[in-house]
Amino acid sequence: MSRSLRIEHLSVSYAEKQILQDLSLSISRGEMLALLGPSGCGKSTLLNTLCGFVDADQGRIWLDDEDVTAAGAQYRQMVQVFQSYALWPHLNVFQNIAYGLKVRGWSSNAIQKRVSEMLALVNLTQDMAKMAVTSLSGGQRQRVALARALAVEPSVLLLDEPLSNLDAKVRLSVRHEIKQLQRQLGFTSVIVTHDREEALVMADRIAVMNQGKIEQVSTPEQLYHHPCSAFVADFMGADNHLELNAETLIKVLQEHSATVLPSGRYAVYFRAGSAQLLTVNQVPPSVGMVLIGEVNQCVFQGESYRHGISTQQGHCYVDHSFALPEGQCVQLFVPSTALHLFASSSVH
Ligand SMILES: Nc1ncnc2c1ncn2[C@@H]1O[C@H](COP(=O)(O)OP(=O)(O)OP(=O)(O)O)[C@@H](O)[C@H]1O
Repeated sequence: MSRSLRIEHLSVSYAEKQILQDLSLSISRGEMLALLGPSGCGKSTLLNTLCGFVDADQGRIWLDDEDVTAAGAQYRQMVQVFQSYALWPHLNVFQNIAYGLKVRGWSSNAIQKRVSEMLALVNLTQDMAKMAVTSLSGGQRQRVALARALAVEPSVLLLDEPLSNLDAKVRLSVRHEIKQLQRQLGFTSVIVTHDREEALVMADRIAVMNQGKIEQVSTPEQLYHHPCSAFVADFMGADNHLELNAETLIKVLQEHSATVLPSGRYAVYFRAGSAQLLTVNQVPPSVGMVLIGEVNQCVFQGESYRHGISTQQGHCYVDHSFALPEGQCVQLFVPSTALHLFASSSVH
């Protein structure tokens, strides 16, 4: 049965190397939380510590109001789904899904019924039960792995990059299927991913990790529009980054948005898709940052054309609905709502 999960001041190290540092996080019952962060920041270590494969040096792990920090993996009833599926190659689909139920001593009739329900749940036909898992496609194997995990009604489902081995098209459909299942069944889950779009689509909240710590945990919308640090802005895909001193920044910001800025350097982040290209004399539609520049590159990317713009303050990319010729002078405008500004001391 799904339970809530609370992590308090968790620290984990391998030998002398500290991996997780004083990490705290709460996940409500029925919530899906994505752990997003660069390679090596400790995402898998956190999952392994939660399910009891790795010991914590310090801190507490709670399932509802029960402290399970010292409890064995079997007692916690968290189940992991791996990138590599981790199916038993010598067992068929039915036997794989039934595995955990058998271990828990279910009767063969109950197992039969449960496996049949699980096959339907993950969109596999009943005749697939007898197939060897080695004869299945990647998407089908991951569905079997998911069915095997959900069959035992885990307290928390831990998904470690479950879609990474699937091709792009299958990945898109399976991510929606998992989200739909999670809404339908209301299971608590933590999903590890490198892919920010996947995190945005699937998660109720996203925790961005950096070097063993949580940088920000918020809803997808909040994280996307209001990153709390340069690291998060960069990681959430703000394509453009300029380093400006306060004096230059005040000059390029229009007067309404130019509040008093303490001196020093600032990191300015914005997305190519939220900036606009205006003709040199055009009045900007709202308050924001205006840079004067020249088009030095234009590439077609489907929905729009991405333009490389060289400005005195640095090189930027801006998406525009039609192609502008190289050499054209333009105003690059970014509405203040789409600008993310950080004092450079917060830049990693
Ligand atoms: N069993 C282990 N023994 C020693 N060091 C380990 C072990 N497992 C992981 N590490 C180290 O711990 C750090 C965090 O690894 P972890 O796999 O948790 O990161 P991650 O964020 O999941 O990375 P990735 O996205 O590449 O899977 C890395 O420096 C890794 O080399």
